Amino acid sequence: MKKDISNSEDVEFLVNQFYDLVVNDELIGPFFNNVANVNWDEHLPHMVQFWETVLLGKATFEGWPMRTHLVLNKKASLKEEHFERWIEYWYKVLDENFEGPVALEAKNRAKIMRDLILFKIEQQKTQNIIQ
Ligand code: HEM
Repeated sequence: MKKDISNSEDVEFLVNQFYDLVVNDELIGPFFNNVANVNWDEHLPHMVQFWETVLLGKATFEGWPMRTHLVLNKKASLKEEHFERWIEYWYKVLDENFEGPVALEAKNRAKIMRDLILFKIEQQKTQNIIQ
């Protein structure tokens, strides 16, 4: 039986495995490598902070994820297929390594975020807003 996500080391492992897949993916890797020019030394710890805030109640994350993706979408159109690929990798790494209520919550929260961002992207088209 696999363990559930229960501490910052688990989240760090999850995030590192996940972005290893993302960065090498032909469809979504370019958003990180070419469009946003992500500094991975900063982005990875930042994402660990996000997920430990969401999943472990740590409150270490400071950021504005909705705005970040809307700004990104202005530079290169973010589509449903990009989110599907993102979710596919997220599920893959979760399923291969963890099981339990927190791992399930990680899946659900990603899907909620996907739906919210896609909704805002649609709104952005008609209202020409960033956030
Ligand atoms: C649906 C699930 C997703 C979740 C939960 C998620 C979560 C996040 C979070 C929390 C951040 C940090 C935001 C901040 O600092 O305020 C971020 C940044 C980023 N996300 Fe996402 N994201 C998702 C989907 C995607 C997709 C589909 C793409 C592109 C294909 C993407 C590309 C990026 C990039 C490039 C950044 C960094 C931007 C920068 O540093 O300038 N994300 N994401």
